Amino acid sequence: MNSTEATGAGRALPPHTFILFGATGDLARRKLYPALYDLFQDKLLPERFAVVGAARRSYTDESFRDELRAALEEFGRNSIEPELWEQFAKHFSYCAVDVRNPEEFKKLNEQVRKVEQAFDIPEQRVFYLAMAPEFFGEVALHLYDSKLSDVKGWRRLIIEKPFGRDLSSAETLNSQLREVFEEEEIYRIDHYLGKEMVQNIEVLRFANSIFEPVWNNRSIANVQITSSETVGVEDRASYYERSGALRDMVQNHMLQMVMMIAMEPPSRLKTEAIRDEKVKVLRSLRRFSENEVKAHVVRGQYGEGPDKSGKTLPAYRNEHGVDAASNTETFIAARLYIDNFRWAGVPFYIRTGKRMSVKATEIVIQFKDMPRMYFNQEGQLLPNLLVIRVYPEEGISIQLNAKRPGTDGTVVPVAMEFSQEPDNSPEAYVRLLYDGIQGDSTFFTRWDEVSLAWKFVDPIAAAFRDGIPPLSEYESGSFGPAASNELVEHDGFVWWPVTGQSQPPAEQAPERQHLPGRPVG
Ligand SMILES: NC(=O)C1=CN([C@@H]2O[C@H](COP(=O)(O)OP(=O)(O)OC[C@H]3O[C@@H](n4cnc5c(N)ncnc54)[C@H](OP(=O)(O)O)[C@@H]3O)[C@@H](O)[C@H]2O)C=CC1
Ligand SMILES: O=C1O[C@H](COP(=O)(O)O)[C@@H](O)[C@H](O)[C@H]1O
Repeated sequence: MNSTEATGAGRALPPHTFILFGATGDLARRKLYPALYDLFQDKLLPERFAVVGAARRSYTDESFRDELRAALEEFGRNSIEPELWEQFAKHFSYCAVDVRNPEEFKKLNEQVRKVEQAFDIPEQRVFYLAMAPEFFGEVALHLYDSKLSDVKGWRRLIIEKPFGRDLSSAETLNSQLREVFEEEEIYRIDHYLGKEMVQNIEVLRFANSIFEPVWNNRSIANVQITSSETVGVEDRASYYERSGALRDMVQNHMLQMVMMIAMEPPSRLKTEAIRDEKVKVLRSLRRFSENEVKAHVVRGQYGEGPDKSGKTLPAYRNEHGVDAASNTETFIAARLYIDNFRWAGVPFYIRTGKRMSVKATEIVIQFKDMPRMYFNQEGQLLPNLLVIRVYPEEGISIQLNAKRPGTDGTVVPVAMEFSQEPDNSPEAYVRLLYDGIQGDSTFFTRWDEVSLAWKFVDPIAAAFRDGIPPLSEYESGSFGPAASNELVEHDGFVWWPVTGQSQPPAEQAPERQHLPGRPVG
């Protein structure tokens, strides 16, 4: 693959030192090193750059580079070219730091200055916190005290999710960070915003004149956003037990996709103008009382179920590290309302869960039915759908109705299909690192987005604590509890099948044909 083409970015990044806290962790190995290597291979990293890895483990520069290489071999998308590897690896060094010990930041400061001299890098520093959020505030403080954050050039702080576990903890964390960094210097990662098709929503909507006239409650019947996973909790029980699907997926990724679909056209395609419009969506998002949570939210937890080979997968409550009486939700479906002029009355259905039958992220926009006077085929006339496939097979399809060739006058659904070339999109982290290092925060989360998202989520979390709505068990390998279907069917709709793959024309997909559109009346 020619990944420069794929990254879609042409300009090399400015000289900088990338100080990576959590350099020995899973995220660094799985995502960040492969992304840095892709950028290097694409000649998007400048000559004058250095990465200083920081964590407690006692690595030498050499053994750190060995780990780096192993991570690239295991998780990288591209094969490692020996010559390129030599050039890449020499930019990496390691400093053993326990972030709870302020003294150790002095050592890190010396190391950073040393590499800045060696590579002739101006004081332009990116601090990336790939470690547990409980450390974020402390790290910021020690960066200040040690003068590491005191630079003549620019500095940026990139932080991972989760950003707090409710509004109050998020506010505390934000004020800790803001004691050292300006809002413009803080880059809060939501990796869904780095996904090609999520970024493409903006282009689809604002570069095509056919959509804007119908992008509203006069033409759209409902919006369905699904992010389903096949994996269970894996080895993250200690985090997930306190988080659940609501905090893990809804507060961030699902709401980000809602915002991208629902936002008004920004005054300019500039960072703050785009973020302003996204924030307005959250301001219009209806906040639920406990009774409304009961009516609009479904929560589930996976039970046992067969895997592909027929072996029984354990129920969530039997997973390692999970409380045997846990009430943590591993699935959520909800009916959201955006109470503004454009969207009043249009339900936005979202659902996300672990241990479901497919790994897929899809957005389906269902248009309103035509009057049935011409082609009333006893409920067989399907609605027009716009399907945005975010994962795995990135693409867009539009479902239309057309005449079946011949004389019987039958109307059949057909799909117009655009598929992104496989493997031609950069990993979300490649794009996000590129944007973050160059100081483009469009696809990062601004503080007011985070705080409004928590204001929406907190009352739902409170209702969950009161046992509202009841937690429904669903079988591993299914598509969530029956209550999720009932939520949508109550309004006369169905969840459209989600596969994450380009669909054959609907004519050849009979399971789609018997699905009703919105019933008349
Ligand atoms: N893993 C993933 O795919 C994803 C992770 N995230 C987020 O990224 C962050 C990191 O996650 P992940 O990499 O999985 O976590 P890991 O537990 O794998 O890594 C944690 C890192 O922090 C270091 N660390 C722990 N304590 C200290 C300390 N006192 N001083 C210095 N370093 C310390 C560890 O190194 P050492 O033990 O050597 O000190 C290790 O490098 C979290 O916020 C997580 O939510 C977000 C999305 C996906
Ligand atoms: O942030 C998270 O996202 C992943 C799902 O991301 P995807 O890119 O694979 O769709 C999820 O598994 C994880 O629990 C959550 O923390």
